[in-house]
Amino acid sequence: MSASSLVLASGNAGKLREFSHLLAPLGIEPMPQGQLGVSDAEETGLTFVENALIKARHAAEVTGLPALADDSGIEVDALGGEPGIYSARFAARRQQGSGDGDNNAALLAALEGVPEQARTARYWCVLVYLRHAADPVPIIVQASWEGRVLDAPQGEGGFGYDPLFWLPEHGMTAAALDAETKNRLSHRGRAMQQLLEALAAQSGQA
Ligand SMILES: O=P(O)(O)OP(=O)(O)OP(=O)(O)OC[C@H]1O[C@@H](n2cnc3c(O)ncnc32)[C@H](O)[C@@H]1O
Ligand SMILES: [Mg+2]
Repeated sequence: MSASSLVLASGNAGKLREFSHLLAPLGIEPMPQGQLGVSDAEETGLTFVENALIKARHAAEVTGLPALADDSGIEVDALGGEPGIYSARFAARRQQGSGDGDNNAALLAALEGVPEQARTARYWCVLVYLRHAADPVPIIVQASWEGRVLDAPQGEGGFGYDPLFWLPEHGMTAAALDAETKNRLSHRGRAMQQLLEALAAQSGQA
């Protein structure tokens, strides 16, 4: 991954903030796709992997640059794994609005009456790195982060479902963690660690 030329295939401001912190120590300043005129790709896949590949390939195609994409979401056991790959579209698919606030409200409504012990959930993050749009050997890594869905939002940090994502061993939500701690523990932070190791191993082979 070179310091100057990497397009980040995401339009999510929360993800972009986390990626810029995760990559800063390496001297990499990824360019958000929006700044390069790349529109959001249509996420037609049925898995995080497929959607991350679609997003990375689209950004690489439009810009001609290496691309990094993240497809992520929350899997809630009491909902049979939903919203999963549809996490960003959870409220919209139920005609309950759009955006983080509406998604959180829709998740709370879907879990109404479900007791604390049964509200187990995990975040998933799949990262795809493509050297170019036709790269036949994408680097694909994934990580998860276990928690529980709280019954009311708590905390001001993070983004998305973080105000509802309770971490029993920390006694707070992901939105109450400081940014550095979230990056160290999170699905995204640990997937990024794996990606960097894979890239280092690859450059050792070259
Ligand atoms: O596709 P891009 O442009 O990257 O942006 P997006 O927000 O649509 O991203 P996804 O399609 O990957 O959907 C991810 C969903 O899961 C949520 N999510 C993912 N990681 C999260 C995290 O670390 N904290 C809170 N919510 C998260 C996020 O809010 C979205 O609703
Ligand atoms: Mg998306």
